[in-house]
Amino acid sequence: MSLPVPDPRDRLIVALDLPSLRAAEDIVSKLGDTVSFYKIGYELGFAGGLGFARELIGEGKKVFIDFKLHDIGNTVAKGVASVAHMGASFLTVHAYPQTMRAAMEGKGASPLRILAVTVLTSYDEADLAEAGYAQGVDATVRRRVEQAGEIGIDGIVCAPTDATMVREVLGPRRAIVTPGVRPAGSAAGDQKRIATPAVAIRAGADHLVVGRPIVASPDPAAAARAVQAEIAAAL
Ligand SMILES: O=c1ccn([C@@H]2O[C@H](COP(=O)(O)O)[C@@H](O)[C@H]2O)c(=O)[nH]1
Repeated sequence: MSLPVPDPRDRLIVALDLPSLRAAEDIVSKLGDTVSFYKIGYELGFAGGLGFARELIGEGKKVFIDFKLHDIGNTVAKGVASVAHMGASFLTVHAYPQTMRAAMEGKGASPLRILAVTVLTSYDEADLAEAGYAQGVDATVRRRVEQAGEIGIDGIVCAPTDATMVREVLGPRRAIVTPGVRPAGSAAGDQKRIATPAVAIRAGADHLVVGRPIVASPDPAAAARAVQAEIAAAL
């Protein structure tokens, strides 16, 4: 059985990495019906963004809570249960076996999908070595995806440059979500393992997370439509 094909508009997830509710409301209003799926991470989340997430869900938008949970199992399971009650669609945890098991237990029968973050897209080989990992990026991602698959995780967050390998290891039934997406000509910023929207989709990504190239654009709706058009052409 394969993963249900996402609605084309749901393939683009806009990262609301913004400092205030006012800034987030402004971008969401500029994006209007163009964007159906938003990601809320540390910056907005710690500036009142969880209430805003509930509002977005109430207005029919999908919400991805990107807090990359990692703690003792009991704390992870109870935190995940709270996010499940909010009605969020996706939640990230780090891809450590104990954490992934606790998250899958905590979501219970809710439709919340737990995504395991493999190796952050801002990390290259040197960053991983500096953090004390003996294996390189490819081997670490592969091992984490194998373990996530054994645990029955709902999906994986990985770099678009890892997506082909992740799809091979994970099979067709679980979601692949890729940040580190950069339309041609846009600044990489702190991202190190990046690809264009077309490359990410052709590599097997189901959803692309795009933040700064859209929210820092002078015309966020036009930037979002351009990414959506590139996704549609690559499918
Ligand atoms: O490996 C990861 C996991 C999460 N992210 C998040 O995605 C967005 C990317 O934003 P850009 O502005 O498009 O770079 C951001 O919220 C990260 O926290 C990631 O980049 N890499």
